[in-house]
Amino acid sequence: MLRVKRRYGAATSYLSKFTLLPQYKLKCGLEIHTQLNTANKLFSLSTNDPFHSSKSPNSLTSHFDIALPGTQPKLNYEAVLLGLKLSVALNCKINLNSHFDRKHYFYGDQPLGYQITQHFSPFASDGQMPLWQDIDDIDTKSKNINIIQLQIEQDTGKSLYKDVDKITLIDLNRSNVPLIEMVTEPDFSDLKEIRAFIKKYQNLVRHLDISTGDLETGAMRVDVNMSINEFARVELKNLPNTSAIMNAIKYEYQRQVKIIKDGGGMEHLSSAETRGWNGSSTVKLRSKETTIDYRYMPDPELPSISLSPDAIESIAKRLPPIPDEILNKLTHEPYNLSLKDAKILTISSNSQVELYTHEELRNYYFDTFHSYNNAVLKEKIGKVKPKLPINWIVHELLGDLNKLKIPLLEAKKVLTPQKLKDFLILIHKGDISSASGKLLLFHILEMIKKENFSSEGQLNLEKLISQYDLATIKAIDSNDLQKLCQDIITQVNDDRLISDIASGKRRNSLKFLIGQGMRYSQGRIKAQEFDKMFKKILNITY
Ligand SMILES: Nc1ncnc2c1ncn2[C@@H]1O[C@H](COP(=O)(O)OP(=O)(O)OP(=O)(O)O)[C@@H](O)[C@H]1O
Ligand SMILES: [Mg+2]
Ligand SMILES: [Mg+2]
Repeated sequence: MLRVKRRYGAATSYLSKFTLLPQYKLKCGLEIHTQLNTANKLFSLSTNDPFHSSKSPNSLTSHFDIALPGTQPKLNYEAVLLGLKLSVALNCKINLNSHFDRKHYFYGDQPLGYQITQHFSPFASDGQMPLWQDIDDIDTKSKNINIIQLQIEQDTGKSLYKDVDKITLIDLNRSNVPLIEMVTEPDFSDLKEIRAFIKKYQNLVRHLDISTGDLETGAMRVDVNMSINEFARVELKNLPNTSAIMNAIKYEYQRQVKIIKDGGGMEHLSSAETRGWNGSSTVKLRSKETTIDYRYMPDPELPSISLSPDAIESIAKRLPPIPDEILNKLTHEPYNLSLKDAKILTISSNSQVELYTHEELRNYYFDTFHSYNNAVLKEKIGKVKPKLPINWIVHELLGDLNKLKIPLLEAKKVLTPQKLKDFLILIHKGDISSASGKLLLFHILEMIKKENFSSEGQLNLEKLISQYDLATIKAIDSNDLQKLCQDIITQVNDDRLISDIASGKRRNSLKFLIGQGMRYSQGRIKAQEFDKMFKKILNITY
């Protein structure tokens, strides 16, 4: 165990110093397989739930999935619909007459003896995915990645190797689960572009709700094809997560550069090969000479997929705006969000978000923002503070929901955008301090969790503020404030510090005293009041 760890550590520290060398040009193309979240499998009526297998292997299988002789495939049109959504979002040309082909090979988890895929006439082709410097963090202003094609195909089953017993177990729950294989042109020349594309594609399939897009579970699988200076391409497979993908590319680049530098390019890099990743280096799986002849042939049992242009148009019309458009909207007038906050409302880093969808969160933000803006203008209470809604939603509310495990839609029944607007107006006017606001918001959510509040009408902000004595003290008695400040000075118990503050030697430490005041009054007395009072007591003239 220790040895494996050490080797891995050495490899990763070596990789972290990675740079691309200008005389060794990287060229890279991606093939990404994505499992579609249809209710049923691609060519049978079995339930499509490939992660069910941990509970009971081979329980989600029909006669066709296990390839009983005489069974025939029947296309599930839901997979076609999801494929269409993705193709339209990627700006592809959609093939009005695509069909299925058989790709023959023998493997235990492929009981038909062939995979049904689209080889000769794929579903969609010629798409694009633009990457932008500001949104996607690439080094050039923009970069367009061309998509060669999208094809619909079946997934295989899963093999479980039991070394000790020298047996292989087969689970066919995944067999015949619908996949989309998306193939890009070899347009990538930089690692940042590859990382950005994978993230963006993953987010797109989640956004369109066609797949969980998770790499860790295998719902999305990325194969990387790469070559240097026009030598043959090497295909990297079995890369389980983003760091494996990036590390495998770095390792493979350095391996190929060394071969070329040593003059071995013609000998070792003249024919394509497929390599895997063992956690610290790429390892050869097979070379082109040993590539199987797949004997592709059109599947005689499946009719072609015939689509009418109207169907495509109506899907295009119903497609939600793509994430780039949403980010653009959020970072411009009137919202003017930072890209970071806009991404929080748009992009899921993980599909396991159970408490809210990004669309729900965004709509909640939009409604609150407009409601707050209108109220400020209508009540004529100064200038709108445009960051107030986002700060409270993203930095406070989301944290509280996570802590208390309350779904946004539950919280929203009580804390409607209008109620949150009322709350923001109290903060806006200084009726409650931000510290009190935090306590109040958490308390409200706790009550929602305990089901003490179940509708908007039961939540009375004013009542809670007076019940818990949270209101900002606007007209504080000057004697009380003076006494509080004196007490703070006594408690600090550092004559030197106090005289340095008074003389101006340590001006910044005045803030420390004010901070103590804010703490004692829990933010209910404003900082300016303390500032004035300490200056008066200590005869400060600066
Ligand atoms: N010279 C090259 N350098 C790097 N990548 C390349 C080069 N030429 C082609 N590619 C990439 O290789 C990939 C080829 O994928 P494609 O699905 O067409 O074929 P395949 O890998 O032979 O088939 P399979 O689907 O069985 O793996 C594409 O992503 C393409 O961009
Ligand atoms: Mg391919
Ligand atoms: Mg390939």
